[in-house]
Amino acid sequence: MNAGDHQLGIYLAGMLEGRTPELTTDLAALENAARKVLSPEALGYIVPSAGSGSTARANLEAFERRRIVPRMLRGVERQRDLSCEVLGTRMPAPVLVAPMGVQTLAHEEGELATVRAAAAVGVPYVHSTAAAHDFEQVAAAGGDAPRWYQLYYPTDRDVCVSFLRRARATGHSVLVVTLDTTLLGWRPADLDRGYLPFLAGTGIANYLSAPSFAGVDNPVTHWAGMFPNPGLSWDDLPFLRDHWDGPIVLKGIMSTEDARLAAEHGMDGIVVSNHGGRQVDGALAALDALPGIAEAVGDRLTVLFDSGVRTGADVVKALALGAKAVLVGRPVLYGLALGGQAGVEHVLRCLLGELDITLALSGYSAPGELGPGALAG
Ligand SMILES: Cc1cc2nc3c(=O)[nH]c(=O)nc-3n(C[C@H](O)[C@H](O)[C@H](O)COP(=O)(O)O)c2cc1C
Ligand SMILES: O=C(O)C(=O)c1ccccc1
Repeated sequence: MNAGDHQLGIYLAGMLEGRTPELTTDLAALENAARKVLSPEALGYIVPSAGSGSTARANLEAFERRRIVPRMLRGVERQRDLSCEVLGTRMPAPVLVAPMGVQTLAHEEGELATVRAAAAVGVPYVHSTAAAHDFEQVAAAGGDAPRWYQLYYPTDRDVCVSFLRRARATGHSVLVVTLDTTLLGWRPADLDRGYLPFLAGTGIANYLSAPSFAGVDNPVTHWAGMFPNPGLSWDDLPFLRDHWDGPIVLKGIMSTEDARLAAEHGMDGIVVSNHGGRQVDGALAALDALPGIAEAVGDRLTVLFDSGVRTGADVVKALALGAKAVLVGRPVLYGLALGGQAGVEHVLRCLLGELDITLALSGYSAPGELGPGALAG
């Protein structure tokens, strides 16, 4: 997308044409609209968080608490360029689609609709190990647009290597290793309903075509033997280096100590994230962890961020606190539920448009100009 595409007027005219009223441009309000169309199981899996939801609320509250200080008369460019390069990937703005599994819960086309929408806007798509469509299907739908791959490090090393090989062969350029979900968090909405998508066979598409799954009687039981991996340690990272020749990013870093360890282990990047509050209820807000981590390691590796990004202003705040780019999670699934591919495109275009306008009105021509001084306090 060119910056000119989201110049007010021109941009809004394009966006409003044919748009269903549920697809509001108030991105923070999308959740309520999506709640009305999601099935009870999908709603229970996607929207709530771990435990009492206190970390998920803290994520949003941390964004609410930080305030932008708009600056005037700074000669902001009329045609702004938000594009950037992150770990060798060009993107129209510092925004990626977060890895999310089981997207067919939100819409029958699931990941295929999302990757097509991401490709249409040019926003990188991160393919989840727990996707309902496999590497090959997602790559065929996404074409040449940028894609990264998110690994759930399985207990079975042959399966791990087969994932890395297929990810490379299907054009994924960066490996994102998720560390905070070696077990699923305590999620009352799912527990009370007795529902998990995997037990119904959804979200194991990548596994089904892996070698050790050939001929097994019960793939779900086989999956259950290799997904939980709480024994994972820093010593397991060199194995990934041996089998992946591109950048490696660790997702789920929440402490400066772990951020330093990531740098010492030669990682290329981290995602400061608490998994949208879906794992450790009671964990600190991801945005509150960000500035200390960026300060400690920002010059040694690429610091990315997710958890609680809902609006363009939120993107500004995360960038100001040291993130090079942000990943957006649930809002993408809300767009998917409300309008399939068009719904996801809507969400991404709105997010980029609102980011652009918020930046400009705050006195900045490009995301790289932001720093802690852009925020109050
Ligand atoms: C339904 C759903 C499925 C998810 N699946 C994965 C996954 O497979 N791998 C992963 O690393 N993170 C997964 N996540 C976490 C996201 O990547 C991201 O960290 C989180 O959604 C960010 O918070 P937000 O939803 O507040 O934007 C999932 C999140 C949701 C809502
Ligand atoms: O639900 C999640 O947050 C998640 O990360 C996940 C884990 C395993 C399979 C699918 C999604």
